[in-house]
Amino acid sequence: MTAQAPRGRTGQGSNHAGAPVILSNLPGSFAHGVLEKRHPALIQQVRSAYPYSPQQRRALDNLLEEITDGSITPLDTNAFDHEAWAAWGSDYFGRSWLDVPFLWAESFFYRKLLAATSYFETGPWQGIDPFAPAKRAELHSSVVDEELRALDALPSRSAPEQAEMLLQSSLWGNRADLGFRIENAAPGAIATNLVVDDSTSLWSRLTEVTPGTVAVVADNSGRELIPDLVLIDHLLQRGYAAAAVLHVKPYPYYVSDATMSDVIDSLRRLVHAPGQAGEIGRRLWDAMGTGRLDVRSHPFFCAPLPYSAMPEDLRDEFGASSVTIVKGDLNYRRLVGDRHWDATTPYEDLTGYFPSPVAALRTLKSDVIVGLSQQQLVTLEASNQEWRTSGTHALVQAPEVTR
Ligand SMILES: O=P(O)(O)OC[C@@]1(O)O[C@H](CO)[C@@H](O)[C@@H]1O
Repeated sequence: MTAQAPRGRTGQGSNHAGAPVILSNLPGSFAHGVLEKRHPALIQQVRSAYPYSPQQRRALDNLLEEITDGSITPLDTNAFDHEAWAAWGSDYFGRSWLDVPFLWAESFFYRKLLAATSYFETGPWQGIDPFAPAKRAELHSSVVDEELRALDALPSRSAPEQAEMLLQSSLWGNRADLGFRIENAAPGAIATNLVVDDSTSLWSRLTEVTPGTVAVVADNSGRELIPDLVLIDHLLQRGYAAAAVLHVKPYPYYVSDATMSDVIDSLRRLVHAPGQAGEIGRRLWDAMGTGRLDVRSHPFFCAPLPYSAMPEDLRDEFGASSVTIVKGDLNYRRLVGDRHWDATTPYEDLTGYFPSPVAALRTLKSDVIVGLSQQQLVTLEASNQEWRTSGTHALVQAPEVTR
């Protein structure tokens, strides 16, 4: 297996010029906190998740030392993607983790964590997801039992109500992010704060043309992926989509990001559930068997680059879909560019390069935000809440449909 760096070493297309790239070297900033607190805590969590060998433990300790006191070192030259990372990181090796783009530093951290746990090495640990114990515990929790049972109420609702409920649950499912919960152990009250709600535009898109292929770029597994799958079932069942493609990560990433094996685990969870959940699970299982639901995982989904730098083959795939729904915070950062944008920059201005109409469903968990009105921004800034990063606020952004 080899990996090549997509064009553009730092991947910043022309649409992404103009605002400063987010770095992590500002004490007190969200990005600084992720590198200073979240990453070391994650290493400890992974270290205690498995009976790793002395060599793996040493590698994890070395990584901890590197991210706290050292400078960035490249991957081993025998790593399958060494060349791609050598190109993406050529300006960054030897520097402090805090001084390079936040998106790059986070992505490389997760890649190095996999290297330390021998994830790609031929041998007994190959393919063992370091985050699987946490993902499994969540998937088999009683909270998920309750969420699955709640689906039994669906048939008593009208079709438009069902559509709206399922969209909302896919959106708020994004709060269930295991990396985020490392620092926010007790997520506060369920929030209802939608800072932008373009769901009408999204539904218009989905109904305006003959049903095509809807692409969903997944984010977290478990409590986010299940509502995503339920939404996909609804789109297929109700004729909003003739087919669906679910894009997942090719390997474990950002703690709970969904991989193919997480899709299978979630589907099995649905299939074995009673009531509506079981029916939905069996329909999705069949849809995979007939190709109406296709799951794909392009290497670009783990690249430290914005979507404006996507390679040609992925561009063609998205270009073939009637609508692409992009889930979560990290995907949002990559969609609009991980920069200190003026929050009133129009969403369409930054996403016009995308090869299909693209909708973002995201709870706000990092500094990036665009598409707000000036008035809204003033109100939010005056609210004294950490509205950009605490996951209490959310958005549905989609390009306006002009007839
Ligand atoms: O993409 P997701 O799962 O919604 O969120 C990912 C996240 O927890 O990780 C990043 C910081 O590590 C932030 O962008 C965000 O808070």
